[in-house]
Amino acid sequence: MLDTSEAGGPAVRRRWFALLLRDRFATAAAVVLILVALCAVLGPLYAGDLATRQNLRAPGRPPFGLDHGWAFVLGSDSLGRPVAARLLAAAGTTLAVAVPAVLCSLVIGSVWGMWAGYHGGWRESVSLRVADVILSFPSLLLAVVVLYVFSPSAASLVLVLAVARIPVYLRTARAEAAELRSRLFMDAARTFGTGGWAAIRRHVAPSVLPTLLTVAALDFCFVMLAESSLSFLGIGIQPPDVSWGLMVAQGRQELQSAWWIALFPGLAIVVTTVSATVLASWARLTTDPGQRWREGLGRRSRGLRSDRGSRGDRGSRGDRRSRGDRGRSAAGDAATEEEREEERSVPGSAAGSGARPPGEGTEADVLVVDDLSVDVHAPTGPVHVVRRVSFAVRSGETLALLGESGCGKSMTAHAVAGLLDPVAEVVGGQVRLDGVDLLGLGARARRRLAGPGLAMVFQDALSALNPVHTVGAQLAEPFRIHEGLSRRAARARAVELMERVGIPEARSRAEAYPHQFSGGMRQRLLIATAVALRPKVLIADEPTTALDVTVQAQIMDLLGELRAEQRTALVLITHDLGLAAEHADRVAVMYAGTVVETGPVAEVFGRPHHPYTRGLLASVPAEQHRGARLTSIPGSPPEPGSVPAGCTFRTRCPMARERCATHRPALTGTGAGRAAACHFGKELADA
Ligand SMILES: Nc1ncnc2c1ncn2[C@@H]1O[C@H](COP(=O)(O)OP(=O)(O)OP(=O)(O)O)[C@@H](O)[C@H]1O
Repeated sequence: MLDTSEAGGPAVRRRWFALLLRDRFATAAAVVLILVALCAVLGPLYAGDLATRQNLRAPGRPPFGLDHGWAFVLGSDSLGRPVAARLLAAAGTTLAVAVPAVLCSLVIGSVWGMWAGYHGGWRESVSLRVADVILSFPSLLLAVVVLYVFSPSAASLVLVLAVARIPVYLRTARAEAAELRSRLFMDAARTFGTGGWAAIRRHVAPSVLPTLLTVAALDFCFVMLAESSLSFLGIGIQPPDVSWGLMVAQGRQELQSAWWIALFPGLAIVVTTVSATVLASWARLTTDPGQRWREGLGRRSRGLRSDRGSRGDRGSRGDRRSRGDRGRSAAGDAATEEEREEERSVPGSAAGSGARPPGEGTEADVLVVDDLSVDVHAPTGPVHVVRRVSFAVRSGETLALLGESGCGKSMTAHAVAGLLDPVAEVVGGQVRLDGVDLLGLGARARRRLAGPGLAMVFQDALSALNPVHTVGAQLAEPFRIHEGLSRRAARARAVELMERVGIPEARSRAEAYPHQFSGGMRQRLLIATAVALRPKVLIADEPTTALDVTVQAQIMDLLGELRAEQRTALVLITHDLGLAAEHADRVAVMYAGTVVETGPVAEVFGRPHHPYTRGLLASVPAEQHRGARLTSIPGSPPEPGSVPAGCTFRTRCPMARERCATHRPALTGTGAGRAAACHFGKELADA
């Protein structure tokens, strides 16, 4: 599939043509298919009634004799009709059945399958059952029944064959779309409001269609053979019309005495099918973004390649990975020292650029999470992974959600952003964005709010960017969806955005693919997509974990600058206390799915009111620990399914008493703007 950015225009067609000429097999296949198409159109005119004229005085004339004119060069059949003339006449009939049948089943099956796979749930189940029902009938038997009921004609043949093949495309498209549904770049697109058909068209179709094209090429052969069987049974193409399949079927009976009658139409079917398959494989390989980089297809890739040629071929590294692998591999894998150097010199990213606002805004809270609870539906029953979590954040403020791995930070963020897995469900609480309860909104209203309302930056930027689209096309998507800009105008905004987040040579690099960027650059691109619509709230889920310290600082500074510029409320999810200390205004410390302490970062870190926060701080290497042994919290957080009764932290707590085993402490105020969920919170506050 051509990327939308490059579709159309004589220049693109010329590039495709040049690429085709480079591949000998693909060129030969294209020539064969063009010849077949010409035969199909001109053959019947040229052959005239030669194809049907019987000559019973000269039946079964052998091939390769030129004494009786060109029409008999491939011999004649048992009724004396010239095989060459019949082949030409049959090309039109064969393609008139096979091409529409394959196209109809391809279009209907693919669209249906992508829709079912993308949405999942009942749509997927019902679609699969329908496909099962169609597949459970042997397709030829189904065709025989239908064609006996309706009068046999080319049109009814097309209809029957198309219906019989729809499930093949439906199942293939569904499987691929269902796999894509869970990919991070789909979540990323949902966060700025891409949903329904737009998501299918932009994100699912480009990945799924190359596979479907290959299936279609193979199906071409099946359809031609099915047509021949039906014609042989007398319910397909009706004499005096003739198709290649019908010629094979008729010649089969005389294979011993007159082999040429079946052989030449058989060869025509094989050569046409093989050519279609070769061309489909070529198209598939050529449209793979990694392959396109190597081949130099794309407006700017040639320029990019020459710019970067001296640095070693990063493009070929991308080629070695499959499309899926590129989507899943770790974000930081591509950064070379040179790229990092490039990032260090990015304008506006110097450490300590002073962009962080004081976080003491007078505005009301823009995001309020109130008593939010999330369950995961396990085979053994619901498991509470987030329990009654509450926090709020104001415009221009940064709130850090802290805690060990598995304590529910990401689950909370996904619930807030409406990106929970199907196995998880919000079972209580509210999420209010500017007073609007997000959880009560329908899918359409929620999509309208996504992007300008609440956006998200993910940890793994490579997975969160779609590997089959150029970054320019991806950055343009929010503008096209929410502001209805034309492709050109949206592209211009995308380039501006890339410049804003410090991507050098933004105009040319907008035509590159995600795998052609370093980890730090990809994270910048992801941030650019998230802030494109100036969201009121930005959730950054461990945005720097996979990056080295220098790039980490640049990314945090960039987030700080954008937050200050756009007055965005930032929810920073991290387990890095240093990062929170440096960049957050307030913190909410989570343990076993619930908030155990919250307050201004300096106060909480200076004098924690919960033993868990204390334990976390004591386990971080710091100046005051020099020469002393670092302490760590004994044990590990409980699994969500086996949280102890009473205080969830008591099994690891040095202060645990009897009461902790029986009473679960609520989050209660322990000072100005502070709260802790500990029976001894006040004690710790006053100590
Ligand atoms: N799709 C899922 N199915 C079942 N359980 C899940 C799923 N996703 C998360 N969990 C469970 O929910 C709990 C909270 O997970 P979550 O990812 O929110 O933790 P986290 O604090 O963000 O951890 P990390 O810092 O490692 O990302 C964990 O116990 C995890 O095993």
